Amino acid sequence: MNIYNWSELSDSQKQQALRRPAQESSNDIQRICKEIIDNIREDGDAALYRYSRELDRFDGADLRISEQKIKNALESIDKDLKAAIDTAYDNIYAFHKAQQGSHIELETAPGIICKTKTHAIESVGLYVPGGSAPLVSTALMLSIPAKIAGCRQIIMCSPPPVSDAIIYAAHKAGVDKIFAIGGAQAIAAMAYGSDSVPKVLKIFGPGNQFVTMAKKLVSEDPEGAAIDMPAGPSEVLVIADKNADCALVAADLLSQAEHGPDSQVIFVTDDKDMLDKVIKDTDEQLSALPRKDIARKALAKSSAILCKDLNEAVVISNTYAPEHLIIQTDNADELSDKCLNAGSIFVGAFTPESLGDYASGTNHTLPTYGYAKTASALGTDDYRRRYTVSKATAAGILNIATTVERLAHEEGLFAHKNAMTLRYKKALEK
Ligand SMILES: NC(=O)c1ccc[n+]([C@@H]2O[C@H](COP(=O)([O-])OP(=O)(O)OC[C@H]3O[C@@H](n4cnc5c(N)ncnc54)[C@H](O)[C@@H]3O)[C@@H](O)[C@H]2O)c1
Ligand SMILES: N[C@H](CO)Cc1c[nH]c[nH+]1
Ligand SMILES: [Zn+2]
Repeated sequence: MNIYNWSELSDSQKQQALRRPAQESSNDIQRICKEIIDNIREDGDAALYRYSRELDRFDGADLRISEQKIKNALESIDKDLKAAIDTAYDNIYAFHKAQQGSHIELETAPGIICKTKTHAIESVGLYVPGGSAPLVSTALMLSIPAKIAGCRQIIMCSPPPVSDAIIYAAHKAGVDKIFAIGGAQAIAAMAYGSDSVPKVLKIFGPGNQFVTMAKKLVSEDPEGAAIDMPAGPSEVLVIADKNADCALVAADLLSQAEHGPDSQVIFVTDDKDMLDKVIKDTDEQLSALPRKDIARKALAKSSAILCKDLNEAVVISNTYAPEHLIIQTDNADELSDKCLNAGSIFVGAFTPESLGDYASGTNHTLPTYGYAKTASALGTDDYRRRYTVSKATAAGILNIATTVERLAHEEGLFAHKNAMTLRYKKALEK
């Protein structure tokens, strides 16, 4: 990890200390993804099979997971794993079911009634990462709220081979079709459709830089698809004070560093001893990890920052806007109220990020790259569209006509004004 003393850094050094690794190569990634998307649009399934063989060593005959394969997966899934998926499912379901959109109906002025309503987005495409780890938990995180929201068609893509666990989770949550397709080609297929993959209206799910860039590109095209958010390589920022348990802090940092070489972890503390101990523990724990090579690459682009006090730690966190924030300080609850720009916050020594990654019930699909300043954690409402309904009575028109007429006059929009004046005359006759 790169070690910094915050008060000794210039503004540009501070920016550099918080810079994401993924930002370095975004031009190359964009060029590669654009080419993949263009080829899928042009050649459909033929290009899909080609990319799947080249990039993901796909060697099957059908990109769609067959009914028989689903049946086999349901029969052969390990019992303990099935029980763990079932428990995680229940908690995620409960938390997302409780997120019922709030509807209002309000008479803003006598005779003028305004309502909000929502409906489920008709067709959605879910991307479950699987390049270096098959994320069965992501299959749950994406499909459970889709089903609760009432989406009519739910399809899922994940790089081949799709594990029995992912198939079980997707089937349990009610996914209609599962495809063994990964990366930018999966996003392009769901955005534009092919002979095998149906086009969807909105694409959900995290992924590596290729997936995230492809989502961005298809969302910028009116013929493409909407997306949930830019949910790229995992990030965590941990704030710890002198009383934190350094082994827990190190474990939390490594839990996200192991996701991928482009993941990033930031450690912020106001205590020099704690900084040294956490660096030492991180090195020790790293050597025992099966994914140590991946985690080591992520740590090389990560930062450990000594700050003057916890208020400065909050400023650093709010500036970085991490996907995940873990707070291990004496006043963790109080501090968490001040940390606004984070996708998901884990408060206190007993709350590792792994809890939310898998089973507490909160969603682990979260904005990265600093988008946590404006974008939200995934929730059931993301699978719905909100719209409004208004109704006026004759009495309402008599009340409001002059307001609308005057404003339309101000804007020089006389057809607008006339639409109101005609109704006003009609209301007077009543
Ligand atoms: N932000 C979130 O909410 C969140 C949640 C879960 C996981 N994640 C992140 O998702 C990511 C998963 O990444 P992953 O790589 O394991 O799986 P992935 O499924 O996202 O990506 C794998 C795909 O990338 C494509 N690819 C790989 N190298 C390529 C190349 N050189 N050219 C073109 N395409 C290429 C391949 O088609 C492959 O199928 C991790 O970075 C993890 O941190 C984020
Ligand atoms: N930490 C990831 C979100 O960035 C989610 C995840 C899935 N499995 C383990 N972790
Ligand atoms: Zn994780």
